[in-house]
Amino acid sequence: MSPPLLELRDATMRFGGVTALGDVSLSLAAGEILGVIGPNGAGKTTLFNVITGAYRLTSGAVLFEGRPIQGLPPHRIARLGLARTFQNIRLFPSMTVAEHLHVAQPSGFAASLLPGGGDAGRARVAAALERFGLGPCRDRLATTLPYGVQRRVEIARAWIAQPRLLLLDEPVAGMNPEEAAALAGLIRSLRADGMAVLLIEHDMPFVMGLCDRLQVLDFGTLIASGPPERVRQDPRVLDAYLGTAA
Ligand SMILES: Nc1ncnc2c1ncn2[C@@H]1O[C@H](COP(=O)(O)OP(=O)(O)OP(=O)(O)O)[C@@H](O)[C@H]1O
Repeated sequence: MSPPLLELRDATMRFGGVTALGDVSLSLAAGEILGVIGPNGAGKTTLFNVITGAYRLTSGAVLFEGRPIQGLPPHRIARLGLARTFQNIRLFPSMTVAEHLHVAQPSGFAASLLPGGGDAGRARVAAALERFGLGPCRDRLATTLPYGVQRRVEIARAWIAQPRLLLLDEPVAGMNPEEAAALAGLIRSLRADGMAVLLIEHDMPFVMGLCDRLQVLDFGTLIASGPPERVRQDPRVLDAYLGTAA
């Protein structure tokens, strides 16, 4: 049997006296949408940072397709087939939407922007613009666009690297309900292509409607996991949220 696409085994991340993640174990299969939820400070972003190599685990293991990746630098992990977006949008003020997509391709800037080269790259940029509804703003400076569109640019930029696992940190933050519904449809289409998605999100209707499974973190510990309908009724989850919702 093939190993899970992503697996964490007893992953622990400490910052001085703070245990941001304590013995977290989880796995994700190819083509699955897994949501990570939890109150502020629960360890969600830390989880992304240990998976992508921004942080080095204090103990435990992260495996991608069965291969340990903890300790590898972020660019090597990315090359294995992981791409992410960030909670705070990170776009370049001097670059257009299309330029963000050109430079994010595995083959790099030169392949698709230089005259006479990179037809395949240019086709992929065109496909990304079409798929993510960015065609009309392809030549606009990305940071001048509405917030919800900037989020889509970020996701398209991650997608164009053709990852097998896409990590999305609060993808619908700042989006209105229509934009969020459209993004949910897009993410489902990525799953249909076989791409796995791991997402952090505070928007409960979005998460509940989209994810195949949820993992709930509270104070760095997994307190529940399973299908959304089951997790939403779990007394520990209700406690964690009601305790911080005031
Ligand atoms: N680089 C760091 N140095 C020290 N402490 C950190 C660092 N990164 C995270 N922490 C701590 O780890 C804990 C988990 O933080 P994290 O940002 O992962 O939570 P989160 O669930 O993503 O929160 P939010 O929903 O507010 O984004 C917090 O107590 C935070 O202060």
